[in-house]
Amino acid sequence: MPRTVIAPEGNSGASSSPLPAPAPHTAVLWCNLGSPEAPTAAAVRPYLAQFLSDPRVVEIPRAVWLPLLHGVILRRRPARSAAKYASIWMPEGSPLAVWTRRQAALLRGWLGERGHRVRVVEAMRYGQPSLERQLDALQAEGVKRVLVLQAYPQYSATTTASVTDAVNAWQARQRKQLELRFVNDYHDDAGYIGALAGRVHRHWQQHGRPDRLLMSFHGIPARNIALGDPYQAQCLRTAQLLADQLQLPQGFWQCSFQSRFGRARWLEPYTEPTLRELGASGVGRVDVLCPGFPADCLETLEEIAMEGREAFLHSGGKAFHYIPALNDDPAWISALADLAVRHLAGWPTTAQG
Ligand SMILES: C=CC1=C(C)c2cc3[nH]c(cc4nc(cc5[nH]c(cc1n2)c(C)c5CCC(=O)O)C(CCC(=O)O)=C4C)c(C)c3C=C
Ligand SMILES: [Fe+2]
Ligand SMILES: [Fe+2]
Repeated sequence: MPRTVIAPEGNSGASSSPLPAPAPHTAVLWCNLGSPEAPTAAAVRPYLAQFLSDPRVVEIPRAVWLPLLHGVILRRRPARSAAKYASIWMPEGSPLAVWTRRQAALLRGWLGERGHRVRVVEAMRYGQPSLERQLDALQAEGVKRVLVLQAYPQYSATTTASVTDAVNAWQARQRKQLELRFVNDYHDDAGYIGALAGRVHRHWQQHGRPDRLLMSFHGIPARNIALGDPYQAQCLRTAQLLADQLQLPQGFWQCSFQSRFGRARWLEPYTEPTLRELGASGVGRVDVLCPGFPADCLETLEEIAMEGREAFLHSGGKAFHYIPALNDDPAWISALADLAVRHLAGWPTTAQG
C-alpha cells in the first residue's frame, strides 16, 4: 500500500523550503503493565516493589501488607521471577515491552497513513518508560489532549483503575492541565473479537483442530468481584463472543483464570489444575488462548506455554498448543486504530488544533 504523504500546513504549493510540520497537539498513550529492566533479581526487586505496593493491586491494609512485602516476599520472589523472565527474554528486552513498543509504532503508522496527525507513545504502569515520564515528554512537546488507551481489554480495578489513578495523579501536579480521555474496556469490541478469531482460525488452518480450546485469563481475588469489579463478567463475555464468532460447539471450549498470587481465593476455575484435569480425563490435544493479554509476556510465554504445557503433558495429555497473543497482528492493529479513532472523535487530528 502506498504511504500517504501528509503535507505540512501552509505548504501546499511547490515551495522550495518547506516548513517543518508543527508537532501534533493530540496524543494516544498506549499503556501496559510494564516489566523489569533485566531478567535479574536486582532488576526484578524494584519492579515488584512498585507493582505490589500499588493499593489497587493488593487491597490488604497497608500496615499488614507492607511489612510482609518488604520482608518475606521481596527477599524470595525476585530471584524466582528473574529465572522465569530469563527463560523468555528476547534480544531486545522483555517480550511485553518489545510487543508494546512495536504496537505503538504500528498504531502510529496506521493512524498517520490515514491522515490523523496524532502522537502515539507507549507507557508502562510499573517500570519504564513510565506514564509520568511519557506525559512529561508530551506536555513538553506542546501536546494538549491525550487519549489513554490500555492493553487491558477487560476492565479491572487492579489494572485499568490503577492506570487512571496514576494519570490523574500526574495531572493533579500540573499547572497547565491536559484534556484527558480514558477508555475503560473493549472486551466486546467487534474488531478485537474479530482479530482474536482470525488468530485462532489461522492456527487451526495450519495445525488442525484440537480436542479442546481453553481460554485462560489473568485471575484476580474473588473478593474483588463481590465488591463490584466487572472483570469476570467481561472475561466470560469476551470468551462467549469469540466462541460465537468461531461457531464453536458447547463443550469444545472453556474458560479458566491463571496467575493466582497468595492464599486467598481467586477467580475459578484455576488454569493449571484445569489443564491437569483435562490431561487426566483423556483430552488428547488442548489449545490455549489468552484473550486478555494483547501482548505476549511472562504470563503467557512462561506460565502457559511452558508450565501449562508441562502440567498438561505430565498428566496424560498428548499435545499442547499455545496460540500466540495478538502482538503485531495487522487485524489487531487495525482494530486498535479504529478504537482510537472512535474515541478521538471531536478532537482535531487532521489540522493543527
Ligand atoms: C498480586 C496481585 C496481582 C493481581 C491482582 C494481578 C492482576 C492482573 N495482572 C495482569 C497482567 C499481568 N500481570 C503480570 C505479572 C504479574 N502479576 C502479578 C500479580 C498480580 N496481578 C505479579 C507479581 C506479576 C509479576 C511476575 C511474577 O513475579 O509473578 C504480567 C506480565 C508482566 C511481564 O513483565 O511480562 C501481566 C501482563 C492483569 C490483566 C490483571 C488483572 C486483570
Ligand atoms: Fe498480574
Ligand atoms: Fe505468573
